[in-house]
Amino acid sequence: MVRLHFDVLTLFPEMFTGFLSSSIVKKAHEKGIVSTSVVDFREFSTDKHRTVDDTPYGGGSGMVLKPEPLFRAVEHLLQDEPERPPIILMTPQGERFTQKKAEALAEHRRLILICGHYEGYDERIRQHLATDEISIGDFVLTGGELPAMVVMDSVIRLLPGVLGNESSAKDDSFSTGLLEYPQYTRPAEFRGWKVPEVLLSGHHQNIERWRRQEALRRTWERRPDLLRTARLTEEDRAFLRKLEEGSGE
Ligand SMILES: C[S@@+](CC[C@H](N)C(=O)[O-])C[C@H]1O[C@@H](n2cnc3c(N)ncnc32)[C@H](O)[C@@H]1O
Repeated sequence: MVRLHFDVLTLFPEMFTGFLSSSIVKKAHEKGIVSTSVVDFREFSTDKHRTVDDTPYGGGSGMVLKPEPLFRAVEHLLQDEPERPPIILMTPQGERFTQKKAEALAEHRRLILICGHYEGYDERIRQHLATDEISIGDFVLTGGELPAMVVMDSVIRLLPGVLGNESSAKDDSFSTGLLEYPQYTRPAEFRGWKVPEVLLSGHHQNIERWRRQEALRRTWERRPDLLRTARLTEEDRAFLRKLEEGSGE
């Protein structure tokens, strides 16, 4: 049985073709873990010109997405669904998307993603149709398609069976509350730059300690804000104190 189904409501379904037919996302669909319906909500407009937007009441520039097509599209999708899944509006005004939110969304069986375009949405869509609003960052894009793909990609890779190695999502940046430790691969020396000795030692305990400390160091240097909420051991705290004192080299 499919573990998670996405319904993506968009006016530009072709934007999803490359995304859904490449790499890990494609494999997740092939394995039957994920399924996706990309729905052109223009199909649900109520007039013969298939209008989906209109000028804003009160004047001003740009076009606003009308409520009817989106309400009708969602109601059509949910006609046989006993429980209402999250109906997520992609908008720069939404809650900032994080790994934590991706983990929460990955618990659901179905997600509906609404991609806006033009100047924005009629406010009644926000108030009476959407259950969640997500922003992928403090910048404005032309449409919600890329944000929807960002959300889908980050959620899909968390589903059991999607990544070959179950542990590879576990160590990712943010999953542990810290940024990930530095990674190296062959060759052991490249243009005179050597891979840290400990990684070649085969000593698993030392490697684990080194990785933990480098993750702490990297987070301390780049995103100290994350340390406030990360799960830290006494040993971690002692290492961070050393960094503060300038002796964590
Ligand atoms: C040009 S934007 C509209 C911005 C709108 N006038 C505002 O200030 O909130 C068009 C659409 O792109 C999407 N979008 C743009 N930036 C986004 C972001 N940072 N996160 C999520 N969606 C975004 C939304 O679906 C939005 O409705």
